[in-house]
Parts: sequence; C-alpha cells; structure tokens
Amino acid sequence: MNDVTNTGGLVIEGLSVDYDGTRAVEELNLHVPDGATLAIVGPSGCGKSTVLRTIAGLIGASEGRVVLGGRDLTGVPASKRNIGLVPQHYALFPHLSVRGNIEYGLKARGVPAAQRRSRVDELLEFTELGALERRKPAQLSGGQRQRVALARAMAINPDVLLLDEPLAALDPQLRGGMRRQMLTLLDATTSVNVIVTHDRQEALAMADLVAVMRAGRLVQIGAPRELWARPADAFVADFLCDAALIDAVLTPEGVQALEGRWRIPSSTFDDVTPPAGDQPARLLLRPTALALSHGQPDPPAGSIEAHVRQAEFVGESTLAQLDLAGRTISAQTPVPVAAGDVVHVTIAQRRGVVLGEKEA
Ligand SMILES: Nc1ncnc2c1ncn2[C@@H]1O[C@H](COP(=O)(O)OP(=O)(O)OP(=O)(O)O)[C@@H](O)[C@H]1O
Repeated sequence: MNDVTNTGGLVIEGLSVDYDGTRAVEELNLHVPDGATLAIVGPSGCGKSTVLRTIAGLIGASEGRVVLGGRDLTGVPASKRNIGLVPQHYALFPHLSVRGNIEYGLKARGVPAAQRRSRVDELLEFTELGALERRKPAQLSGGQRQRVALARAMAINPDVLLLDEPLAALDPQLRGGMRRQMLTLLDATTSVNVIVTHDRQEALAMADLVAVMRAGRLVQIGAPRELWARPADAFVADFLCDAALIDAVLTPEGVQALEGRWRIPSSTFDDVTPPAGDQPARLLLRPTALALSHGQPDPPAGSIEAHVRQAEFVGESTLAQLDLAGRTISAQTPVPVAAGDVVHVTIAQRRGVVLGEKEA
C-alpha cells in the first residue's frame, strides 16, 4: 500500500473495530482531502457511528489506523486529538450560556481570556447567535441549539469536524433551511468534515464525498453525482437512488432483462451502442424512468406486463410497487393505477440507464 501519511486530510487505512469480539467495522479504507466534507451513510447498525467514534478516539481500532494531517492518531487519546464533535442530540451544557458553551473547549485548553473572547465573538457572529449569547440551551430553539453545538465544535479550529446525524433532532420543516445554513458554515471551514447520516438527501446535498456502508464494510465511495449516476451495486442503487439495478444483456438488437422476458430496443437509450455480440450489462431503473399504461388493447413495443402490488398517491403522482416477473420495482407515475391492476411498463425515452458489468 502507498504511504499516505503525507497526503494531508483524513486517511483511514485498513481500519477494523471490534466490540467484545464482534466485528463492527471491517477493513475500511478512505481518504478525505482538507476542506472536503465526507458523508457516511448506510442502514442502522452498519458501523457509521463506530467509524466516527474511532476517529474521535473514543474507541480504539483493532486493526489499521487513522491519520490526520499526516499525524498517525494510533494511541493518541481523544483529548489530544484536535477534533471537534457535534453529537447527535448536541449535548450542550445546560448550566452554561450560549457563550459559555462555545467557550468551553478553549477554556479547557488554557487559551487566555482575551483570545477566548475574540474567538467566541467571531463564532457568535458567524453563526448569527450574537443576540442570544446570554441564553441557556433550554431557552433556544432546536435550530439555534444546533448552531451552538456547531460553534462549540469549531471553536478550537479542529483538524476534523465530526457531525453525528446533525439534522435528525430538528423538525422536518426546519431541516431544509438548516441544511443550507450548515452547508455555508461547512464550506467556510478548512477542516475535514465527516457527517454521519441516515438521510441520503442530506448526504447528496452536503457532501463532496459520500461513503456507503453495509454490515461494517464500505460498499462504495465517490462524489454524489458519481454515485447517483453509477451505483456500484443493487444495494447502493436502492439505498442512495431509490432505484433498482437489474442484470441485463446488451445484444445487437437492444437490451434484454428478466431472463429475456423484457426486450427493449436500443433506440430507447441515449448512450447505447449495440455490440456485435451479447454482453452482460445492468439496467438502472429509477422510479421516474418507467412509463405505465393500462387498458390498451395492444401492449406497447418494448414493454413488459407487470402487476401493481401497492399504490400510494403522493400528490402530483402515484408511487406504485410493481411486480415485474417476480422483481419488485418502484414506479412514479401520473397514471392513476391501483393495487391489483395489470399494467404495461416501458422505459421512458432517455430515462433508462445501461451500466456495464460490475467491476470485481
Ligand atoms: N458499545 C457497543 N457494544 C457492543 N456492540 C456495539 C456497541 N456499539 C455498537 N455496537 C454494534 O456495532 C455495530 C455498528 O454499530 P454503529 O452504532 O456503529 O452503527 P450505525 O450505523 O451508527 O447505526 P445507527 O444508524 O443505528 O446509529 C452494530 O451491530 C451495533 O449493535
């Protein structure tokens, strides 16, 4: 393996973490450049918080190492790592004012009073909390508490800022606005930012890099648009894009899927060059890529019959769960279908994506 200690930013190398002999994180490798924001996403229990706690030094690695700004953190206690942590429910000190909370880490490090004051003033202005500096956490709204927690973590100019589900404690109506505000704050930092989140929208919107984990392992890491366009497997497609990824064969005539029961002409796709011979491929089907018709005497060209298992009216459209030759696939459609309907499904022009075979 290349020596990454001089790369800068955050480097996680061959990291495995165990709890009482049970492996929670397995062989994790990643690099986040200075100033970049990484979002770690994945289902409950996949190891996201364990990675965060290991970077913070709250738990030790069983194997591998965490290197920050060229400094190997193995064996360095949490208090000696230059890390800012925003815990899930913010964990503000209830007896301290907004100013007291933000000042806390600076005091603990013995920063002289005048310097403390000016740094806290700077952060109060930056997070627009100046008018509230004397209030206690109980006298703040959820969004204001979140900004205090962020300012407190940023006060020490950390090398890495760790945010555990930063928006989860807020009302859904507040999240959009706070996400945009946080994005502005994080863009202004020079630290590496690591966000752990369940919310894929949050990850796609806020991060420069998204790491998708499953069962303790990294499944894919890349820029949000890269993952969106080319999910590595069906799990990432489902988790991050709400899409299905099914095996297909690219033939001289078009694309065949579902054991040859669905034959789609190449002209449906923008970027498919028919090969001379059959080639394995995968078909990425986002809910909006599928066009549904029913009640027509002849099935449209390139269609497959499907059964509507479930249909939810979601405002402008209906979200239908379709059974396509035994596969459950979501479709978002303006056609008012209902459970039990038999429909014909085609891929809307230019909306389907054919990916190459999965790289090993
Ligand atoms: N203190 C602990 N002792 C034993 N096992 C633990 C401990 N903390 C976490 N685990 C286990 O390690 C695995 C990873 O947990 P972790 O909290 O990192 O997951 P997560 O992805 O953050 O989940 P969530 O999204 O639900 O917070 C899980 O199987 C969990 O049960």
